[in-house]
Amino acid sequence: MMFVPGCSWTAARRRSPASFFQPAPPAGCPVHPRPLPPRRRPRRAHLLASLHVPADSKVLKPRADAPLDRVVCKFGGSSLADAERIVQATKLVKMQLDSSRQYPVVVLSAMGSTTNDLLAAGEAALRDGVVDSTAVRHRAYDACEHLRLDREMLVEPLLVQLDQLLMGIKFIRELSPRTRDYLVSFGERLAVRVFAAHLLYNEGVPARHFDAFDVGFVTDSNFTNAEILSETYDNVRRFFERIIGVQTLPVITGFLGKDRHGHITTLGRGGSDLTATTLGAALGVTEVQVWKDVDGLLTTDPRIVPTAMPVADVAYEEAAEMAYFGAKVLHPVAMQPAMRFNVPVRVKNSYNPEAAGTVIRRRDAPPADRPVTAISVKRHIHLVDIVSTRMLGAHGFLARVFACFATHQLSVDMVATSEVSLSLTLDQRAGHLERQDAIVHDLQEIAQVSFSSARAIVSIVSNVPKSSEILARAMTALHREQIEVQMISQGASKFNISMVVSDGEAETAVRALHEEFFERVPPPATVTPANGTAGETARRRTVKETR
Ligand SMILES: Nc1ncnc2c1ncn2[C@@H]1O[C@H](COP(=O)(O)OP(=O)(O)O)[C@@H](O)[C@H]1O
Ligand SMILES: N[C@@H](CC(=O)OP(=O)(O)O)C(=O)O
Repeated sequence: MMFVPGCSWTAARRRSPASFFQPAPPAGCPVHPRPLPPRRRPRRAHLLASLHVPADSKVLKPRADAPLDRVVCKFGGSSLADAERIVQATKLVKMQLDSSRQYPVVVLSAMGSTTNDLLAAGEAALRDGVVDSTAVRHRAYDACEHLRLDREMLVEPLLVQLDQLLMGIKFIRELSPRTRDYLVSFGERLAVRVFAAHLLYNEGVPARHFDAFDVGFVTDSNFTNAEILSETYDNVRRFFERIIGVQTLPVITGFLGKDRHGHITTLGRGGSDLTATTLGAALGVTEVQVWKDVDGLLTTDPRIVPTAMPVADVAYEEAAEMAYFGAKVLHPVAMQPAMRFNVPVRVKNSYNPEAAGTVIRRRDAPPADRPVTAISVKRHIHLVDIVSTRMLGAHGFLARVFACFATHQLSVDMVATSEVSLSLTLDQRAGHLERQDAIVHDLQEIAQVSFSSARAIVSIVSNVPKSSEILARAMTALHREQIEVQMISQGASKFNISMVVSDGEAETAVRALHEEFFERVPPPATVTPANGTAGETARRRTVKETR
């Protein structure tokens, strides 16, 4: 029996291999060496336990004529908030199966705010000596109860391990980045188990959960923000050829990997998007779908401008700039694998699947119809002004400055230079403040350094061939609101014009720019009006008014 999209799943369910119940096999291993029976079978397992297991079920060979087009479907925390959302997400996966000839590969984040709850539990254990996993436990139990799944078998073993870890943090009084990664990994690991079990037991889809590190995700040891190593691509391809084939619908943890020493790592907050695009690139899928709680990439953060509109078509570079410069909707590095292997990424709304969403893809020419794609904002930035105390033209000044920031492992976002001075921005992450004195000290021989906090970077992700027009309109809009621009930079990528403003004015700046570029109909440039006066023709009308 082959796993073919569009077929009836009843048959698949009847003959579900027993291996669906077992923990994921380690990477590179065709089957789990010694399959362990679960501690307790799920309620429906007695039905399945007596079923015939095909003799060849351990070697999953794709049928020669079976189509091997795959599509990655990634669901973020907001699409998995509770049992109802999980049901909706599994429906979307089934729809994909029924309506196309593409095999879904599901990637999941943790349910709702589980990652934050885990981090809070770790802090409570460390600071107050309190071991309390209630929030995580309740969410997992609730999901199992509503989906009629056996929580003892599915989630309890992980929750017991979680409590043991919290106990360890309490007594050892240590919560290093490595322990933090192990701690938050429980979120994604719980989610895939519940989701796959629901697909298997309630929907009859032969789904099986996998932890990303068992599928082949290897990273460096930069805990909490690890980088995926290139061998991951081959590992993943091999794993899919040997283990997944076309009989299994894989449900894989986002966000996680393991370093070469076997320690669990994470890819940075929001990193499941990167897992999805890496899988998409490794497998050469037709599309990576990223399911969120908004109708696509919007013209700006909807929490600042509730009327922000979805953008239909975005270039990889634009999406990357948006993410890097604050749009929380995508992981900043997630576009890299998609861009490299030219895999389109579609951002869709799991609460409103009919909406077309946003397609992110390679685009050679800028769209003629819009000068600006989106406005993003990155809050809580430090502005650093560095004025050379040496003679004009002293060589090696910039090199010394950047070497100093590299030594202190500070990553610079924006830079603007003149002959004798340099301004740059740093995000206000933990640790930056402590390093200020060291930087002032290290550079004192060649420069005066001053730090200003509470700044924000407002970025116009744009069609830069029209940058003069964009800048003129942006400055006029900000001037109208009496917002002072403290630094400005047009990135080398030419997809972004960024400005530093005071953090307190950031939202007003975003609203002003959004209104200028998305809510106003621009006055016609030089046309003499046939009817009425030039003033009337040029009168600004909002899009809302004209709808
Ligand atoms: N330009 C933008 N377009 C769309 N969403 C944005 C944008 N900027 C910020 N957001 C926020 O990103 C959220 C979705 O990202 P996230 O919460 O990480 O999704 P998930 O957890 O489902 O992966 C939206 O709810 C929205 O509030
Ligand atoms: N759960 C992780 C990873 C992730 O990607 O989450 P989301 O897709 O919900 O942004 C986090 O909260 O950071």
